[in-house]
Order: sequence, then C-alpha cells, then structure tokens
Amino acid sequence: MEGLAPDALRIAVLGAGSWGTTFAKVLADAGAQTTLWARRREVAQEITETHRNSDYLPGINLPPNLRAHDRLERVLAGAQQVYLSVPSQSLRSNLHSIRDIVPPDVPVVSLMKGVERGTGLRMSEVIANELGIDVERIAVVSGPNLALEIAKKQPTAAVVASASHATAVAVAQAATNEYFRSFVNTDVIGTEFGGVLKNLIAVAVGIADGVGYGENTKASIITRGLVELTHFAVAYGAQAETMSGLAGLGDLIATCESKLSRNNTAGRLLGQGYAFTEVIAQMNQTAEGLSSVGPILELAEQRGVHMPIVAQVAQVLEGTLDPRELAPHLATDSDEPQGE
Ligand SMILES: NC(=O)C1=CN([C@@H]2O[C@H](COP(=O)(O)OP(=O)(O)OC[C@H]3O[C@@H](n4cnc5c(N)ncnc54)[C@H](O)[C@@H]3O)[C@@H](O)[C@H]2O)C=CC1
Ligand SMILES: O=C(CO)COP(=O)(O)O
Repeated sequence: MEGLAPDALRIAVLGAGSWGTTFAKVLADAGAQTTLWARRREVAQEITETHRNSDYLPGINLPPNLRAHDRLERVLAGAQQVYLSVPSQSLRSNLHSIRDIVPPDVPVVSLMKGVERGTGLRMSEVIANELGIDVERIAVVSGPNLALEIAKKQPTAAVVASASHATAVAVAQAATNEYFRSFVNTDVIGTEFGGVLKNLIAVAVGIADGVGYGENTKASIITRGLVELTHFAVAYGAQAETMSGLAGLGDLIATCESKLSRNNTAGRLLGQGYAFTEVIAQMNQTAEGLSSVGPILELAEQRGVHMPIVAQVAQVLEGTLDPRELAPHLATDSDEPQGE
C-alpha cells in the first residue's frame, strides 16, 4: 500500500463492528497494514472503497492502509498479529472457521469483553481451547475504550495483558499511536474480568438513570460495584491493583458515565420500564453485559462471592425486581450495617 514503510506490520482484525473497525483504525494509524474481516461483503466493500463503515462509525473517515474483505483466508494470509472482535457468544464458532488458517506463532489478541454462556470461560480461555495454542501467544486488550471517541482520535489509554510480557509488549507497540497509548501487564484474569464486570455495573447505573435517580445513587453503585468486581476478580486469581487500573476503575468510569455505552443504554431502557425483550429489540449493537450476567453469577456462587448489585441486575432482567428497587438494596440484602 502507498505511503507505508516497506517493513510495516501486517495485521488481521476479525469483526467489523464498532470496536473491530475502531481498533483496526488505531493499528493502521500506528502504521500497520491492516485488513479487517467483515461478515457482509457490502460492509467490506464500503470500508475498502470509500474508507467508511457507515453502519457502525457514522461520519468517521478510515485510513487508506485499512482495508476489508469478507473472506477469512484473504484476511489472515501473511498476518503477523491477529485480533478478534466479534460478539463473545459467537467467538467459539468463529474460531472453528479459522482454526486451520491462523498463521503459526503469531500473537492472537482478544478485544472482547464477555464470558461464554454455558462454560463461564473468559475469551482468552476460549481462544486457547479452540485454537489449541500456547497461552504465551494470547493477549487481551481492555480499558476505558468507547469506540466512537477513539475513532475521533480523542486521547485514550488501554492495557494489553498477556501471560508473556514479550507478547504484551509486541501488541502494545502495534497499538500505540499519537492518540492511543497501550500499557502492559501480565494479569490476564484481572484485565479480562474488569472488562466483563464493568458492563454489569454499567447496566445497573443505566437502570438507576432510567428510573430518574441522580448522581449520589450512581456514584454509590459505581463505588460499591468496584468492590464487587474486585472481590470477584481476586477470588478468580486477579491482582487487586488491576481493578483500580485502566481495565477496572478506568473502564467502570467510562462505561457508567457515557451515553455511548450500549450496556448503560440497555440499563437505562430497563429503568424506563421496558421489558428485557423490548430492550433487546431496540439494541442494534452488542451489549455484552446482558449475556454475561448469568455466567458471572454462577461463577460468583462457585467461589462464594457476594454480588448484590449484579444479582439485582439479573432480577431486573428477569422481570422479578422493580427497577426502582435496585438502588435501595445496592449494598446488602441484610438490614444490619456492614463494613464498607
Ligand atoms: N464498541 C465499543 O466501544 C467496545 C466494544 N468492546 C467489545 O468488543 C466486542 C465487539 O463489540 P462491538 O464491535 O462493539 O459490537 P458491534 O455490535 O458494534 O459489532 C459486532 C460485529 O460482530 C458481527 N457479528 C455479529 N454476530 C456475529 C457472528 N455470529 N459471527 C461473526 N460476527 C458477528 C457484526 O456483524 C458486527 O460486525 C464486544 O465484546 C465488546 O464488549 C470492547 C471495547 C470497546
Ligand atoms: O467497553 C466499552 C468501553 O470501554 C464499551 O462499552 P459498551 O459495550 O457498553 O458500549
């Protein structure tokens, strides 16, 4: 491609929704020759020919070194890094399709923030499982990363985690440019669970917002939510510090405060009185929290972690709790005062 360094990294990104496209833009703006896989041919054509993805990133111009294709073989051929950004519940079936064509030895990176229903596995675990690759080749990216803001080049930070520091560094180098800065750590569990759990707290905050409660209520949910997500993640082997970093508190703030967040929006609709099925019908993008709530509560129960806010989100989704009742019970189901 014109204007690119001859040794430019060749990168494949699978999933041309709002985050896959935005992350592909980050990588391309950092200098990589980036190819996106879009399921629909017309989306791939629009990206390559007009440098737009109008369904997901209206008004955003994509760089010329970002192209798209609807054939996985074409996208993956010669890739030196592979990024995955499909809805979490579809990851396993997508991995089946690429199992034999992912180039050997290259890093495989999850951009997703969900857990698999049925197994409760994190996305990096599903990748290791399905591709049968060494965990040292796998990385995950998380942080306060609302796609549309990044697509507009607003300054943003993220964290790349891998069991291998060298893999995390290689991915972070590829994903750093003048508006996007990637930090590294080796706490894959904490980094992934931070991204999953903040979605559930964002649904809770959205519910409070939809009901009409103000900033005290939302700040109470965010703060107690951080306690909940930290207890959960630590019980599964995460480092507590990760939860006060970009992938924990950072993402919690961004997602709970932004009207761009799909999880927050879904919560707001529930708080306004829409039933779960009506909310699903209104959402035209992925709100991962709605699928993660069940598996997260099962995992919490297995390790004896108490998650009152997440449990009440589940009850609102089931229609067994009036949204107005969520916040009054946010700390505990006992009348006894408890330590903060
Ligand atoms: N949008 C955002 O701001 C951010 C999203 N994420 C995460 O990125 C992941 C992807 O989300 P988005 O791109 O935002 O969702 P999206 O709803 O914008 O796009 C989803 C994409 O996946 C495709 N898709 C749907 N079903 C599929 C299937 N069965 N197989 C293959 N492709 C399928 C859609 O056609 C679309 O291209 C999620 O896990 C989300 O939590 C993470 C950080 C930021
Ligand atoms: O993960 C995100 C921000 O970091 C995007 O949040 P939503 O999926 O709720 O839009």
